[in-house]
Amino acid sequence: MNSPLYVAIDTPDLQKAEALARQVRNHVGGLKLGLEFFCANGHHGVHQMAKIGLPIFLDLKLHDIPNTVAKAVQALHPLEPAILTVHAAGGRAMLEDAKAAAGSHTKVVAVTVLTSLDDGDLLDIGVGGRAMDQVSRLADLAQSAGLDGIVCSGEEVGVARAAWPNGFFVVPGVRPAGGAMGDQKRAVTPREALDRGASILVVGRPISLAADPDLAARAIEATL
Ligand SMILES: O=c1ccn([C@@H]2O[C@H](COP(=O)(O)O)[C@@H](O)[C@H]2O)c(=O)[nH]1
Repeated sequence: MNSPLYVAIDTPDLQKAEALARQVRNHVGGLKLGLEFFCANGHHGVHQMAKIGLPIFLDLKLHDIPNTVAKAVQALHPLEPAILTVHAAGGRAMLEDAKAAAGSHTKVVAVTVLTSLDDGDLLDIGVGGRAMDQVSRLADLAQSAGLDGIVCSGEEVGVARAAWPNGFFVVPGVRPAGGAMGDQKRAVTPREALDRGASILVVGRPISLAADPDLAARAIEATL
């Protein structure tokens, strides 16, 4: 069975990215490439990482008017990502157009509430209520817009999974017990996230900053 553990390769340095991916390749199920990698290395970088042989999760969190997002998704076709993110806050038309523009091999998932935000941060941007309520609202929107799933924290994934049994749930910001939170505010352990209904887990710094990234990935995998 493929591992649900995806490693976040958060570096603009292609050689470092390749080295990290090769170190952990036997203990992760996929490679998540985000904005800092893509802005620095573009399509060439993604093609290079794809040669390692693991599914590519392109975490670009697209968020713009529907026409612009649809054109951006089309421009990504040659990369054939297994998973691509857009922001649910872009609205129904943007979500529908993003899904329609994606190739059939690509799961389009909507970021609901970033795991670096808590209820107070949401209030600052004009969203009253709890992160849980906002995730549920945006998960409903993503489902009805025809997306494949959502990105949310491990705190909400159980409720979201119950409302969308066939959805694909990406849970980032997970931390091994006692692990440093960094900028993450809504984190659970990898095991808890899976038990609550995560489809895949995204782990970055607990692996990439470890003295031995492969050992760190193996230790997390052993808890799953
Ligand atoms: O809500 C979100 C959406 C995406 N991410 C991304 O996941 C990784 C997490 O990295 P860590 O080092 O394990 O904190 C990172 O690439 C984020 O861009 C997220 O954290 N939260």
